[in-house]
Amino acid sequence: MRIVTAAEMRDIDRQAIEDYGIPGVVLMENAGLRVIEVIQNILSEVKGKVFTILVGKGNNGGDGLVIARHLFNRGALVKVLLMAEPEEFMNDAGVNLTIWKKMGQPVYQVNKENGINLVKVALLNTDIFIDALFGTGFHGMVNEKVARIIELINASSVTVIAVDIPSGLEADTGRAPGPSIKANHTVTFGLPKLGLVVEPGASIAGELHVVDISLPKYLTESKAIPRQLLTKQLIASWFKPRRSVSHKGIYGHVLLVAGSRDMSGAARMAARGALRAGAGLVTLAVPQSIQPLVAAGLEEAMTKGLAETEEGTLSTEALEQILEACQSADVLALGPGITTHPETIDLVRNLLPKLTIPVVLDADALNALAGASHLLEQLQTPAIITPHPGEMSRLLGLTIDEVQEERLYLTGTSAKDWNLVVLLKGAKTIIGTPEGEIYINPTGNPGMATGGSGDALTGIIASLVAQGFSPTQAAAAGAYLHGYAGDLAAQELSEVSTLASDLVRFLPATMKAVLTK
Ligand SMILES: NC(=O)C1=CN([C@@H]2O[C@H](COP(=O)(O)OP(=O)(O)OC[C@H]3O[C@@H](n4cnc5c(N)ncnc54)[C@H](O)[C@@H]3O)[C@@H](O)[C@H]2O)[C@H](O)CC1
Ligand SMILES: [K+]
Repeated sequence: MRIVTAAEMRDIDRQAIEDYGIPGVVLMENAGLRVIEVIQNILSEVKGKVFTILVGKGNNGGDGLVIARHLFNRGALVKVLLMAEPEEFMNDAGVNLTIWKKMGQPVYQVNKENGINLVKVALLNTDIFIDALFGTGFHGMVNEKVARIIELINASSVTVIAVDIPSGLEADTGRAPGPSIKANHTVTFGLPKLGLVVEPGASIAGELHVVDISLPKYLTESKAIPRQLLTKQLIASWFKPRRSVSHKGIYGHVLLVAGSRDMSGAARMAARGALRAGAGLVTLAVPQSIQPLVAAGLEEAMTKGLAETEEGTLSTEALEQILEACQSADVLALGPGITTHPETIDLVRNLLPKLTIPVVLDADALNALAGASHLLEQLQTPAIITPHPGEMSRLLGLTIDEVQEERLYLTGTSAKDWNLVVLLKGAKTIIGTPEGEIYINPTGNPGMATGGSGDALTGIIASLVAQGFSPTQAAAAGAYLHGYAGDLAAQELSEVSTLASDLVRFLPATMKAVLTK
């Protein structure tokens, strides 16, 4: 599903009206009716319930007036709070205000002196509050009065449904420069707006419902929109059914170079992720002294011991061994638990220019490139890097806050600059491609912020590359499946108690859920 900016949405809206001849008032009617459907799913019965609708003078307010009419027709008690003078309502919003008035229904003007008190009173007796104040036309910051109203709504315990986007939130950035309505649900029209799928906007929006308002699919599916939200359908479409006459060679061979004396678990976690994600063969190569340790309990993987330093980390002498092992592998995953021992850093830096198979770089393999990100550009093979914000900050020479502030931009430009797939972890993982596409992953939860979680992801992604996924597909599907497994694990075990090994344990159920229609 494509993700749009406010300008892209406006353009789609304009083309639907001008090029396809769908009247704007029809789109508005559809939008309002879809919100009614969502409300009915939440409440099951609308009749007799009390709704307060905060209505702005733009088209978002127009949607609110359509919603008011249909709720009223279904027997609800509806209070409409206008944030502007009735004369200010133009075009489609004006049409819907006129209809509402002709139905003999009152409006309460909260733009006046007593506005705050009107809102306070309304909140005392409301089952659902509908925010139709600002939509994609909002920019800048709300004024003081609106800010107070928003704070009142947020402080009350009423269920809030935002129309298209919570008022006060910027549609393009997901940031709220001032106060913003905190919604329980957001019903957004046609396509998700960028600000609803990245943080903090995604949390501010609550549960997101993307609804069809009859925009022609030629517009909503346009490849000119370079951003996509990962969906179950998209991920499932990348998996080919397994052939009935199969052998392990078809599903690829992952070579994992990972681990050190103090971090043997990282290597095992990555290997388990690779196995459960379906690779035909997995070879786990580790510093030789820990080979017996990692091999125990990892029956399905092959292991290989590599030359090591006195501290039990990979030494520069492991270079030839790794290159030799690469000859029978389809993909190399490098980094989990390898440490930033100076010799290990040398090994990583010397190895990268010599690689001839696709590579997934994570963790300390990325830390080894702090201040040397030019080595990424010099890679001769397709590559995926999976930094968390800290690793990304070291690669770019920025602070973590600077990275987090510009997650989308930095993921996109880095992928182009380094000519590889960048997967930036964090709440709403972002994947950028060398071709300039962006994918945003909706799955996952804070329970996944636990040691070893990233190692499992590295294994999963490498496994998908081995099975023939393109680097972009492998990174995107890896992020989605990993997050989905985390969500299943958290459902059963709680976010607090979820461990990285649980993510791997829930991968089979994830595969079943995602690959079953
Ligand atoms: N996308 C579609 O296909 C459809 C969208 N609909 C709805 O229309 C809104 C967008 O409507 P628009 O009239 O462009 O803008 P808004 O209603 O969001 O409101 C803008 C309104 O507010 C004023 N304003 C902007 N910033 C501020 C501020 N900081 N402080 C105060 N006032 C501000 C601005 O001047 C305007 O007057 C979209 O979100 C959908 O809900 C259609 O109804 C269906 C088709
Ligand atoms: K809104």
